[in-house]
Amino acid sequence: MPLLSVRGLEQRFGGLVALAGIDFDLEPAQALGLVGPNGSGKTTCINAICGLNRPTKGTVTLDGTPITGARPHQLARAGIGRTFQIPRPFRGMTVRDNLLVATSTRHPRGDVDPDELLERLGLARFGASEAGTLNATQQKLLDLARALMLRPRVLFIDELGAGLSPAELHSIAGLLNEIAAEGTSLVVVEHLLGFLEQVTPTVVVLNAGSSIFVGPLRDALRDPEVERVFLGTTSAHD
Ligand SMILES: Nc1ncnc2c1ncn2[C@@H]1O[C@H](COP(=O)(O)OP(=O)(O)OP(=O)(O)O)[C@@H](O)[C@H]1O
Repeated sequence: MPLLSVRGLEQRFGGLVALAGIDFDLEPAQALGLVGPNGSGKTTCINAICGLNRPTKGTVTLDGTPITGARPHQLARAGIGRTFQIPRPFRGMTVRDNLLVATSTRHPRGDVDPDELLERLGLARFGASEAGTLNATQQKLLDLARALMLRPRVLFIDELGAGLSPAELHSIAGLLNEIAAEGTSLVVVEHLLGFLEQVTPTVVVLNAGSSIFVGPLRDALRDPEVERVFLGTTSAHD
């Protein structure tokens, strides 16, 4: 049985079908990329699974238990974590306190040492600084640290790569590989395919709320439909 199973996930906003029935499975410690052009439904998919929006149809199961439509705090306890495209830390609180508020109640998979985590993410020297003083990259790392405080079983990462230097991307790809190797499954929403390739060989490609390809990233890049959607070119099949 897969760790996470998503079937027929649909999200409507009034007349707009933002997700038209998405299916994918995720195994323990597997990393999966979620890619697609702007507005294709990637963040909506994360929001529907992580409890920010209640999906209109479909099911999500974690280890066989239905979690569809559960609230974010229930999902966090169950082991679903996420980061945000635009992190919103508690800016007036210290970086370390931002981690502590992420775990205000003891949770079932055991506590994480905030100082070890800050060290691991290269934020240790900012522990006593106000989070609002961090630059954009550091705020993304803090957001990742906050998610990791909850020892997620599945971690959704929404566009971590944007704005990072090649060296930062390489270092974060290494960190994500370590996190997956330790047993956390990852769903990585990303526009930077070179970065994504360092994290996972497998992608789901979305277009206009539908999944148009599931498989190896290398094959996706050669797929005429994917090429048409990304580059606006006409494929031989049109
Ligand atoms: N809360 C909402 N209310 C109405 N429409 C929404 C809402 N959230 C998303 N949408 C719409 O759903 C569609 C999918 O948006 P979404 O943000 O999921 O795309 P995305 O693939 O994550 O795009 P990007 O790469 O630009 O982040 C878009 O047309 C968007 O305008």
